[in-house]
Amino acid sequence: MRTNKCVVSNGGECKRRKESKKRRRRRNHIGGGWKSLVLRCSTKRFLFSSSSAAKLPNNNSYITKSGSIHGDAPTRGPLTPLSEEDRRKAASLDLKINQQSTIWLPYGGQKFHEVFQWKQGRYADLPMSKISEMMKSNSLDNAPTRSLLSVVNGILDESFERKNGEIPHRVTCLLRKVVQEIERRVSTQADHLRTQNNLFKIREERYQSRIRVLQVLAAESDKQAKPVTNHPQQTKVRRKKDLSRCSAALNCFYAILWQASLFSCYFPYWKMQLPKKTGNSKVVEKQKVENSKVEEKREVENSKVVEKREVENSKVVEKQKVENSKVEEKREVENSKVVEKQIVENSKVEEKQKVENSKVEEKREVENYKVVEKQKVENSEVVENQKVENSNVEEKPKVENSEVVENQKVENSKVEEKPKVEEVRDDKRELVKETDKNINEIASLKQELEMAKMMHEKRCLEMEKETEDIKATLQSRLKELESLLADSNNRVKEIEVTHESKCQKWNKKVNICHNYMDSQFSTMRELRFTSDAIKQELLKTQKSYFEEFNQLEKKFKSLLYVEGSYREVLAENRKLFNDLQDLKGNIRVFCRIRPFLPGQSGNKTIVDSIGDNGQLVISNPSKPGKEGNKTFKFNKVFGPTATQAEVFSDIQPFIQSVVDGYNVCIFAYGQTGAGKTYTMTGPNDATEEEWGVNYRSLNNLFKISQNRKTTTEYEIGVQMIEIYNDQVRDLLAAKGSGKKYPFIKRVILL
Ligand SMILES: Nc1ncnc2c1ncn2[C@@H]1O[C@H](COP(=O)(O)OP(=O)(O)OP(=O)(O)O)[C@@H](O)[C@H]1O
Repeated sequence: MRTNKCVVSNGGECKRRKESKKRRRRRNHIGGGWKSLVLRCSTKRFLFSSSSAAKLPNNNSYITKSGSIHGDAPTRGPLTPLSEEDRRKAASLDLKINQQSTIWLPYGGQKFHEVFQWKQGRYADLPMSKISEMMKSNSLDNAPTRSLLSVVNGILDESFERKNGEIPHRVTCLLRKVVQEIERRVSTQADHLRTQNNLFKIREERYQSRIRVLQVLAAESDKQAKPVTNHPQQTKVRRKKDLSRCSAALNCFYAILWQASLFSCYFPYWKMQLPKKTGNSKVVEKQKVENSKVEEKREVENSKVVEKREVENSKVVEKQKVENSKVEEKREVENSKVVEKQIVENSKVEEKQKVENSKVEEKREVENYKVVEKQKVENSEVVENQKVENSNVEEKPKVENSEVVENQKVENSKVEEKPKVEEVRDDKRELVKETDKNINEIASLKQELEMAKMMHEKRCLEMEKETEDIKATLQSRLKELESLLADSNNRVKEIEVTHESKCQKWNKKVNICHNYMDSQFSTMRELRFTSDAIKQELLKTQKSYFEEFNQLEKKFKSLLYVEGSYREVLAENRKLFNDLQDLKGNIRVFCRIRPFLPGQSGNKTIVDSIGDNGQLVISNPSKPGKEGNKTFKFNKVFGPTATQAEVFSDIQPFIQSVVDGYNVCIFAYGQTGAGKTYTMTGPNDATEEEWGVNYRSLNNLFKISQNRKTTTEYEIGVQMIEIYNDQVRDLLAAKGSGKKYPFIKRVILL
């Protein structure tokens, strides 16, 4: 019988292809496909494994989902139960499926991505099981696109290579399925690309707006960073203001960075959105739709968050501006107040100083006046004293009386003037004290003034230093911000460039895909035409197959009837045969004459004649008379030239009787070297022709039991015993007990 199993390998391809072509022709034109399958079923060729194959009862053929029957054995993967649909399909084809027999589907637990792995050999030579497995929706969903494209290319290359362009139907189906899957994937990819493009544009616009805001903020901060006054409070306020602006700018920048991070996060997410390989295409599409919804939702949320942030940022900026303007106004008011206060204080100090100075001057004048007065008084006293003394000297005698009078007068005047001088002296002392006090106060005031001046100068220097530091930090901040702005600008440009290049690439890819799809569609159309033609042919073949099947059913029924009658005849025959054996006699004795052995050729034989009726005449010339000639009667006598087959031909009927239930014993008897072993077993290293009775009997037993296998089951055993010197021994027994009779019954089943 012909084996239909295709082994995919490089060697012997042409031969196989020719064979497959022949097979196809036979199947298509003669309707021999079913015949050959039937033959395969009968010869136990096993099934082609298929995605859904039902095992037929009493043979090992399988029905696929499409209804065709295959005869190759499943080679790998666990089997899964057949669905109700498959059973119905099989039933519609009038094929009986045994409900109790196990029905399985192959490849239940195989990894799907392995199905589309790179293969060697041709697609036309692929078994149906492999193709149907590839056509499974799960396998197609899970297969990488590259594998699908390689499958399509492989099939098309093969079809081009073939001169007549003939492609098997199953390969056409596979191609159609694979192309449909590719088409679906390309369309989903195109949709994704479109949505991604739109998202890119939206994000880019947002990003641009953020940059504009950042630039405006940076410009404002630049303006604010201009030289400040030396006033400590003003610098403090300005510093605060600058810092708040910087923080606002930074906040805004962080917001943009956050946006940028969202943008950068978007790429992996987008990558994740590429079609996933899940179990079911519907589930995949559903998931895609859900993913796109989630993405859109996220987009909306993101845009909302961004807008909210924008609003918040703008609010913060405005608030900051308002606060800054308020602070500025406040600061100006405070400055004016401080200036006024200082002016007032200065004027006060000046007035105070003027008052003090005038006081000091007055005091000094008073003191001077007092000193001058004192000197005058002293001088007048001295002059008067001198005058008095002179007058006294001149007018001493004269005016001794008058002296007394005058002395009295002077004394009186002195007494009168004394309290006045004392008063002046007291005033003088007070004035001196006051001047001293004033001088001390002036000195302390001067010192305080100098100290205040010193402090003021020191403070001014410190403030200048602080302002310079703040200026430096602000400038560094500004530079940082500028560098960040430049970086962000560069990044934006880079992103723009990459985005453009990606867009171009995707557009190219989309164009390529469209072109490829167009070419595939044209080939698909051709393939559809051919597949339609093949379908028509298949329908014709199916019709003829049904007709043939009906005829075969009729023939089969008639054969069943014939078989029944044949069995009856056979039983009768057997009965007659065994009756004949009985009539021939239950015990039969055959005589076999051994030929001379090598080296005995010179000896003379005593066999005189061998009769056809089993008569053997022996003549011994050494014995006289009747003693010299003796006649023996046997059932049959085999001469020295008789072969082993001839001897067994007379024993064979007993073997058939054994199978029919009769007990038979065959044994050889004779003197040593007579040829018992030769007859029963055969010589050492015997060929099939030299086999003895034992071998031939067993062989015959097996053949008969095999022929009757369908009706009767036989159990064949063997026991070997030896009778030697009146002792029966079991030749198959091991050394020790049980070897001699009565031994334990030992039968070896064959
Ligand atoms: N029909 C025959 N044709 C050719 N050679 C034979 C034939 N019969 C016996 N011989 C040969 O004769 C020799 C003796 O035969 P065999 O051993 O069978 O005798 P035997 O009766 O079994 O002897 P024993 O009783 O001693 O075992 C063997 O060499 C065997 O090959």
